[in-house]
Amino acid sequence: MLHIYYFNDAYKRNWLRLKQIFHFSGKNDILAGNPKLMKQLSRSKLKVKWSRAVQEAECLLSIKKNERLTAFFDTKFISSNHDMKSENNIQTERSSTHPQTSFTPKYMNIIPKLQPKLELENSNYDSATYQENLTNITERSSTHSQASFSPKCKNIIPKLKPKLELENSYYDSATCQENLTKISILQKDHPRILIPELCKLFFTNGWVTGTGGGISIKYNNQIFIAPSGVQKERMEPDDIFVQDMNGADIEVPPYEKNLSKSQCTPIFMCSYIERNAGAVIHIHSPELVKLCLLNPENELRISGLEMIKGIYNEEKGRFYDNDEEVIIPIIENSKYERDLVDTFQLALMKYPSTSAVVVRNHGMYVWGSDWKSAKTQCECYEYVFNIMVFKKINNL
Ligand SMILES: CSC[C@@H](O)[C@@H](O)C(=O)COP(=O)(O)O
Ligand SMILES: [Zn+2]
Repeated sequence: MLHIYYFNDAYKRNWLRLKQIFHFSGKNDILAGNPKLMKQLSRSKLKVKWSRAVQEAECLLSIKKNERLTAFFDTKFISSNHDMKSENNIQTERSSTHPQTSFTPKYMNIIPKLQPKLELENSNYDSATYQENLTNITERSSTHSQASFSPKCKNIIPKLKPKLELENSYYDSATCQENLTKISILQKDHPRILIPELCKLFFTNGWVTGTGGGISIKYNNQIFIAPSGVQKERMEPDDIFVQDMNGADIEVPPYEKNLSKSQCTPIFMCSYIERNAGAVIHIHSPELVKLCLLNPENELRISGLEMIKGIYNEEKGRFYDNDEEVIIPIIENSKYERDLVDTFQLALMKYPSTSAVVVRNHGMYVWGSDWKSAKTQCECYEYVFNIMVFKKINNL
């Protein structure tokens, strides 16, 4: 089925349905059935777009439906190395404080990349479908502005394609809604669902307030990373960046969301590479900052607490016993997150048992074999830090 739409404003938000052609059999047939069409497409840019769309439709007509879907998803959504957006145009809340220079060579390739421009020219949604999807996509999206939300589920659906059996047209709003429902039911452990959910939880713990902190999860050998400088408790599934282990982008958020990858990416990658982590969490725990003030040493030593049993000894490959001592390295803070990489790496070498590195007056990076392990350990660390602060201030 081919739909023909016109848009009547510069931002392409108000679509006017001109005609639906259910049996597309080539450009000439459309022109014969719509003699005024070319005249109506008066603006030359529009004509070029129309010709491109019809050309693509003719091309798609020659291949089978399933192959067509595969081809579409492979070419449209697995975006990498598209046009790069000017760094100066990226306007996250703190972008101006994150120049991307001087970096440890080993991790050079994992400096957060600027968001590639996605090709949004031939979106085939009309305003009704658009509105419907907007309402249906998630509960959270209801407060999100339309302008920054398009093109809806496009970036999520491709990843879920094998499970969701996207046999029907992806343009169809009912199908779209159905798929999104399936995402939440079948894929609740998918990083696109998990990262926003966990960040919401971490926000309530006071760990990711003021846009600080973040999380990254490895899934099917792909690295999912939260965006930078955003309200971490309000993230949406399509806000997440996906890259490979070499730092090459696999999927990025919709262009108009104007997001950039977390500045913590180099540290996340260091944990994946050096410690074979399955997930890494960065928290700005006030309790930990207090403890750093009370403890000027370059390591934290914890013993005599039951919750130690939830902390993993990476060297021994097992959890600590409650009669053992846990030693966590403290590294000094730096102006930019990426400048922590060298000292972070040294700490990993010096402390082979540790599953966390504390950054003084800043927070902590904790990793685990998967997100559950990283989260559990964060909770155990936070618990013991709280007790240690109590002990220190009461001279116990
Ligand atoms: C409150 S700003 C904190 C940031 O500079 C940084 O420390 C941080 O934790 C989050 O970085 P982000 O790029 O938002 O993922
Ligand atoms: Zn931080």
